[in-house]
Amino acid sequence: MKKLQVHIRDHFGHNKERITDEDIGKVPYLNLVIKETFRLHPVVPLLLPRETMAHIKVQGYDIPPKRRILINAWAIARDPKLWTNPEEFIPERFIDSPVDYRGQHFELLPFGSGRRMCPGMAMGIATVELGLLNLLYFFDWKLPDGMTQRDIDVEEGGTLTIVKKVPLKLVPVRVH
Ligand code: HEM
Repeated sequence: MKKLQVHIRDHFGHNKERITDEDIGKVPYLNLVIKETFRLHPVVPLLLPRETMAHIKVQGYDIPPKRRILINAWAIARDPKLWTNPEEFIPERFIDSPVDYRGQHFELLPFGSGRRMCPGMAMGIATVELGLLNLLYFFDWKLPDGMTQRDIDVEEGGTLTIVKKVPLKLVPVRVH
């Protein structure tokens, strides 16, 4: 988080009064962090179910018509055959990498792919970016008194969509 804050504050200087939608897309490192977060923590890990309309063969497997298919985007995004050190959070892995989340690279599918992929992708990305830019530019963040980094519970829960099981509590410290 500190590294991202340095990138954001270096880019915008220290006297900016407001961050608006016009500032979206201006901090390349933020885009890398968002991509890596979507890789490790996709919001819809199994995408939306599909159903076969006809008999198909996928990698030698026969799938009859009218069978429900789930795509495990979560597992694909952590597959060691596709990713180096897949369990580690390394935003820099996307530097000079063509892999993007727009449904063309099947190793990274946080918005799905094909005809039923997320129609709200642009709005979703803009909302995440604008929120993070504001939270990280204007505030430093510390843990509540008596809590250490080890006390942060990162377990996830949910069914179709995934959320943090235990909400993260942080104390904002205004810096600008
Ligand atoms: C970061 C934010 C978001 C993420 C990660 C996300 C992710 C997804 C995913 C993975 C799917 C399933 C795609 C598939 O199975 O191929 C989906 C579907 C969908 N999303 Fe999003 N979404 C986000 C924001 C939004 C927003 C802001 C809207 C609307 C304003 C939206 C509307 C929809 C709708 C309507 C579908 C169903 C599309 C269909 O069944 O044809 N999403 N989303």
